[in-house]
Amino acid sequence: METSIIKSQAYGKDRVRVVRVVRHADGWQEIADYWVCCLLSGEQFESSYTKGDNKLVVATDSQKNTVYYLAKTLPAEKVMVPEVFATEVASFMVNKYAHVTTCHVKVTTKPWERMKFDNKGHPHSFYREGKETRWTEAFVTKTNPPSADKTTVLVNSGFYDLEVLKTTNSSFVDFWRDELTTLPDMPDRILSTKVLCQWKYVSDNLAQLQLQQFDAIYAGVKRNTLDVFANDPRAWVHASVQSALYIMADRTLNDFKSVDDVYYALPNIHYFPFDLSKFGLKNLQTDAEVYMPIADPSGYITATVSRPAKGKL
Ligand SMILES: O=c1[nH]c(=O)c2[nH]c(=O)[nH]c2[nH]1
Repeated sequence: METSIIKSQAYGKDRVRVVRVVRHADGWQEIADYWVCCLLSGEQFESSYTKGDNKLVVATDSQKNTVYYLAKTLPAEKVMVPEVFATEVASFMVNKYAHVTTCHVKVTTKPWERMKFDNKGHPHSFYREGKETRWTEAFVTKTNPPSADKTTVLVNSGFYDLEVLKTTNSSFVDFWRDELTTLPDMPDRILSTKVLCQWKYVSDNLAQLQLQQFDAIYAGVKRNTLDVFANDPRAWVHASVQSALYIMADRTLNDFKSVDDVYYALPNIHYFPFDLSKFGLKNLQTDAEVYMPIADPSGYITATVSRPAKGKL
C-alpha cells in the first residue's frame, strides 16, 4: 500500500496546433498560428493519481477539443492576441468545471509577418523571418468562494531566440583579476546574443487584464531590446552585458506601467579574433578582422528587474 502524498499535480494536452484565420469582408485576412498547452489542477484530481479513480478526469482529448471549439466560437479579437486567448481558455476551464482550481494555458507562436509590396501590406500573404518565438502563459485560479469576475490571473509573456550581433561598440574592461584570470581587457569586441526575455502581468480582474495592449507591449519590449543593444553607449561602449540587460529592462518598466517585472537571459556568444601571427599577419585587438565563433561555452547573464515598490494594474 502506497503512503506517499501528491505535492503538486497538473495534467492536460501539450502542443495542440491551432490556426485561426479571420476573413474581413473587404478581402483583408489575418492569421494566428499557435501551439497550445492546457493543464488542469485541483485537489479533487488527487484520487486519479492515488486511487486510479477517473470519475473527475476531464480527458486531455476533451481539453484539446475545447481549444479548437474556443478558437472557432470566441470573437476574433479574443483569439488573435495570444495573451487574450490563453486567459480565455484558462478561465473557460475554471468556470466550466467546479473541481478545476487552476488552469495553466501556454500559447507559443512563431509570428507570420505580412508580405509588403510597394510599402503596402498584402491582404492574405505572409512570411516567417528568423527563429524568434513569442510565447505567453496564463494561470487562472478560482477565488474562494468562486465568482465569475473575480479570479486571480497571472500572465507571463515573452520571446526567445531573437539573435543579434554587433561588430563594434562593445567592450568588457576593468573586471576582477586574480591568478585564475587569463582574459585581457577587451576595449572593442564583437558582441552576439540570443535574447530570451519575459515579463509579467498580475491582476485579480480578467476583463481589466485583457484590456492591455499585449501586441504593442511585445513590440515595445523588442524595440527597447534592439535599441539598447545597438545604440545605448552606457550599456555597451563602457560596460557589459549585465549593464545592457538592466537598461533594457528599465526602459520597458518605464514604458509599460502594467508590466510587473522583466527577466532577461542573455548568452554571450563569443567571437574571438583568430591569432594569425604565425603567418606574419596582424589580426588581434585593433587589427581584428577574422574571428572564430565559439559554439560552447557561452557566457550566460540573467536578471529579473522590477520597480522598487511593486506596481499593480
Ligand atoms: O559583458 C560581459 N560580462 C561578463 O561578465 C563577462 N565575462 C567574460 O568573460 N566576458 C564578459 N562580458
